[in-house]
Parts: sequence; C-alpha cells; structure tokens
Amino acid sequence: MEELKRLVAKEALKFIDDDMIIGLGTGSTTAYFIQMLGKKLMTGELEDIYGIPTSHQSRLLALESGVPVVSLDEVDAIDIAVDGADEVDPHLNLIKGRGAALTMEKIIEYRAGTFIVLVDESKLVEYLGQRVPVPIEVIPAAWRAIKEELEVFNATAELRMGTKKDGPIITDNGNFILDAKFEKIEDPLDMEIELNNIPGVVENGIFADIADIVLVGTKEGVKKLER
Ligand SMILES: O=C(CO)[C@H](O)[C@H](O)COP(=O)(O)O
Repeated sequence: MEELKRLVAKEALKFIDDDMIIGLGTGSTTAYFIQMLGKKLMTGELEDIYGIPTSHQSRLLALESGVPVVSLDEVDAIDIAVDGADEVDPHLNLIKGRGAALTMEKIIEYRAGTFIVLVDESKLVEYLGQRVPVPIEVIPAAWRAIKEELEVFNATAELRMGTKKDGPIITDNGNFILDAKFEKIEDPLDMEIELNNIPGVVENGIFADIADIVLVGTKEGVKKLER
C-alpha cells in the first residue's frame, strides 16, 4: 500500500513546473508528494515553487521538507492542488476529511487551476458513502442539533473522538467533526449543498465536481482518470 502511495505521488510530480503555486493536501499519500517536492527543490530540478498548506500537518511537513509556504491571501492564483481522498466515484466526486482537514482542503482545491487527486484502487467506489462516512466540520455549540437534523437524510452521525486526547477531536479551525454514515448518496452535488445549508455546518467532506485528474495506484501501475 505504501508503495502505491509513493507511485502516485511520483506521478503527480510530472505535473509540476517551475514558478508554480501548489496547494498541498493533507494525509499519508500527499505526505510522500510533499517530501518528493522538497527533494526536487533541494537538487535544483525545480525552482521558485511555493506551497499553500491545507493543514498544520502539511505546513509542518512542507517546512521540514524544504518547500517554502505561503497563505492563500498572499497569492493571486493557485496553479495546481494535490491531495488524497477517501472515496472516488465514477464521476470523480470525492469524499475527503479522514484527516479532519476538509475545510481548508476545499477552500484551496476549489480555487486551484487543476486539482489532482492521489488514491490507490481500494478508494474507487460505485457511489459515495459506500465505504466511509462523510466528515462534517461543525461549530461545537451546534453538534448535537446537527446530529439530530442529519436524520432527515437517513444519516447516522457520530462525534469524532480524539485518540491521544480526551473528548472530541478539535479541527485546525477549532471545531468538531461529525462522521455521518449515509445509506447511499444518490446526488453528491445536491447533498454537498444541502449539508452546507444546515446552520452550524462549516463545511462537509463531499467534493463534487472539483477533481480534474485522479491518479490511481494499482498493482499494474498508475491509472489516470480525467473528468
Ligand atoms: O482528506 C484527507 C484529510 O482530511 C486525506 O486526503 C484523505 O483522508 C486521504 O488520506 P490518505 O492519503 O492518508 O489515505
């Protein structure tokens, strides 16, 4: 599995040129990409690259790997964003947010000229919601009301708990995460909009219609899917 992650990360580097502003995703697959990008900058194979991190994780890793970082308000445009995903459907709609960084990820990736997604073939699904719940970032005071309101969509939601912390996890933005299990998401774009219409929802992990390219790591090599 780690080999497949490395493989797609290496493939993503082929899309990178000098003078680019790159959205840096969060998670274990993108971590390989950030480290490889750092190496190319150190050897001089790439120059004048700036990364826009989508989380504390990607920011710290970029700094450690020698990738200079800037924030969204310092740039006019983002050339490319590279990130992982938890599910990819046949139309390249995604579920993201296992790493709880979905809000900043969507802010950056929505605005990127090209959004490249890195997954292994186990993440390909027939419909969204097949394997994983949809993470929803919520304002802490509203978590219980939102959990109950999600029943309208036949979803059962759990407050995500910390592992090396007592109580719920706190996102980079100071909020909670509800993991909402849906029976089947028939219309990802509609559901993405509906969820964001609930007062107290900051953002949800359905990324409909924004991925341009999905690089899929398989035992036979990397497959490129395009929208
Ligand atoms: O959405 C994410 C973090 O919020 C990740 O990109 C997603 O969970 C995939 O992670 P990994 O590459 O470790 O499987």
